[in-house]
Amino acid sequence: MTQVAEYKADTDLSQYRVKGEIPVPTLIGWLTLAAVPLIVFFAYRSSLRGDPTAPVFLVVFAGLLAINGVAYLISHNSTLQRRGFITVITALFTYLAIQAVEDGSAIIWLFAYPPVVFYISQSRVGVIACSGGLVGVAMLFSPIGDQLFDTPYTASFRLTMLVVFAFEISTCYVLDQSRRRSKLGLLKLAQEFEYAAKHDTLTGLANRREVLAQLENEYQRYLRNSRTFSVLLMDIDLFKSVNDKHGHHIGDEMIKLVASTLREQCRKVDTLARWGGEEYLVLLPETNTEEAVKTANRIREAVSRKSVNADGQDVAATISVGAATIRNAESVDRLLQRADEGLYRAKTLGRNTVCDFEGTFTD
Ligand SMILES: Nc1nc2c(ncn2[C@@H]2O[C@H](COP(=O)(O)OP(=O)(O)OP(=O)(O)O)[C@@H](O)[C@H]2O)c(=O)[nH]1
Repeated sequence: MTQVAEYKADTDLSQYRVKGEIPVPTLIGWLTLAAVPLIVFFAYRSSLRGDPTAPVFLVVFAGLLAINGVAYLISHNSTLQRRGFITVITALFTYLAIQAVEDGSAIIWLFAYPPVVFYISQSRVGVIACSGGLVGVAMLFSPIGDQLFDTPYTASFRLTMLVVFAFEISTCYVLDQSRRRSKLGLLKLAQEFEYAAKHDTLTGLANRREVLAQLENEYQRYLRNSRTFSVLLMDIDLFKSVNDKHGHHIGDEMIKLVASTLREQCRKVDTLARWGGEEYLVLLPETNTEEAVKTANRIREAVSRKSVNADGQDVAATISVGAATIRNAESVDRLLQRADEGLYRAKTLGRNTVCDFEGTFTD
């Protein structure tokens, strides 16, 4: 029976892709490719100015980013790639701010931090990293920062930088939340479409297309490993008269009743499907004829013990079942044909019966 994955608001959405979205590892790859030569360029500029330490630090940062990129290409570990990238750029931006690289103008690169961090990590990580960045900049601009570091930032620059940085972080947070909510909505919609494409609306059982796909999978396994499987084709007896006497609403209730009985009586590995109007197909993997007939009779008996209430009157339900087990090199079509012949036989033998196309198996 198909399980539907649940997307929750706090799920790490980066593991699910929506068409058109840039995958996080790809984005980090491109950012790394752009950042490495840029950092080397600024290292070169610093060396021209005779700065003794900045070129070394910048080349080390470029090297770490490159190593992180190569490590991902080898390991394909995207979590490690993301964490490595965030760690290196956080250290790099901290260095640019406190060392006032490029006469202090390099601190402007901090504005690249919030959109990147919010995009590539979970919302919570984005909030923590960006708030940390804001507090860090505030500390740097405070009298404590002035005691620790020799920076050229003017008072008005400090004020503007702090306000604009806080504004940018808030904007990135709001846009990121909106992006995550839309993505969640799209994923849920895709999930609903997928469910609707594979299930019958009235009963929630698999539909004909889905069970045919499962049958094909099971058939391929049979061809590869000789894993026997069986099918049960079932039909509610004299269903037309239920509709005629009690109305379609009661007929629908009976269709649902048989579906819920199938759920009660079958294993999780079985595929339960609504094959047509009041017909069902059950696919039983790794099941021989004897076990299939046993299951069919168990279902048949369980259904016969149930009834639908129509204006105070109990309307009993019975089903007829045709059973067939895959054999030799027969096709899926032939298997279904044999199950159908069994069902026809069960109907002609008086209904509420299990048959294959050769014999009757009522207990
Ligand atoms: N209520 C309801 N009726 C349906 C649905 N799908 C098909 N039917 C009805 O199911 C009936 C099937 O009747 P028949 O094929 O003649 O078979 P039967 O009366 O069950 O007779 P036997 O199969 O010979 O026992 C038809 O009257 C269809 O209109 C449905 O979704 N809901």
